Amino acid sequence: MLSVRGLSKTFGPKRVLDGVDLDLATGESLVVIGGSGTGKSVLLRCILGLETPDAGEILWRDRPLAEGRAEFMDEFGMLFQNAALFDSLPVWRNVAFRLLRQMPKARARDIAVEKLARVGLGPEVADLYPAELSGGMRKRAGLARAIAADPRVIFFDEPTTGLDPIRAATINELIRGIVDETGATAITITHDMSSVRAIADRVALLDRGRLRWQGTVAQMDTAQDDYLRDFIAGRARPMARGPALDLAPDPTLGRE
Ligand SMILES: Nc1ncnc2c1ncn2[C@@H]1O[C@H](COP(=O)(O)OP(=O)(O)OP(=O)(O)O)[C@@H](O)[C@H]1O
Repeated sequence: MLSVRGLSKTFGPKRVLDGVDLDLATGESLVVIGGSGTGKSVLLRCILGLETPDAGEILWRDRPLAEGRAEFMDEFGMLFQNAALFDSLPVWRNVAFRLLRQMPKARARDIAVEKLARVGLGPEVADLYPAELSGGMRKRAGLARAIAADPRVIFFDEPTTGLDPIRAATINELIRGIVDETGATAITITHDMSSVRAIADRVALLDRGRLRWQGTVAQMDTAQDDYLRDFIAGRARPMARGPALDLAPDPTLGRE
């Protein structure tokens, strides 16, 4: 359904994506993992058309995505990192944002309330403003917005960032439930291994702009790849260079 072929992207002297190939079947849930700065967001932005790749192509239903972008945009939903709700709009208008262009207000509101219920938020939340919600509720509202127009492909950008482990588990379960129920194709980018285990049919590890490893969660647990094993276990990599107290280590350090 969605294929990425030889995708490369450079910013100045920095090659961020270096020939990435990915294939997603209809209804499949792919989780892309990788350390900070390995190109996960740039990959997502290229698929969404927010960055122009230097080389390679993205195919949507076997056609170049660039040719069918309008159709693609009608069929995609996205949960943004930090939910990205409009502060000046009540929750229901955030959820119904796209629907309001397609149908009467009362119908759009009904669908928004229905989608809020699907993510565990009662009708009383519909008229609140985002500032009145907790972080977990904002995430849920963002999820309701992502599924409001019944998308066929959904992107989840760091869905559990900023949530405690219990709320993160709830969001992961909601995502998996929604993907199963709707049969939507899903791409999630995350560092959170609990999301990987809850959401993924298949896992892809990006490393320095390349797809280093991909497989199922079961294959991931027995894979021999050193970097993948350290990533799963949350083990520090030896620092090959750089300051001893670098709190944001260069992801390229310490790898063969
Ligand atoms: N518009 C841009 N201009 C210049 N450099 C950029 C731009 N966007 C991304 N980069 C660089 O590309 C690299 C990859 O960034 P990206 O945001 O994709 O990383 P990531 O894997 O999503 O990291 P994180 O997990 O921390 O969000 C980084 O070094 C970043 O500084």
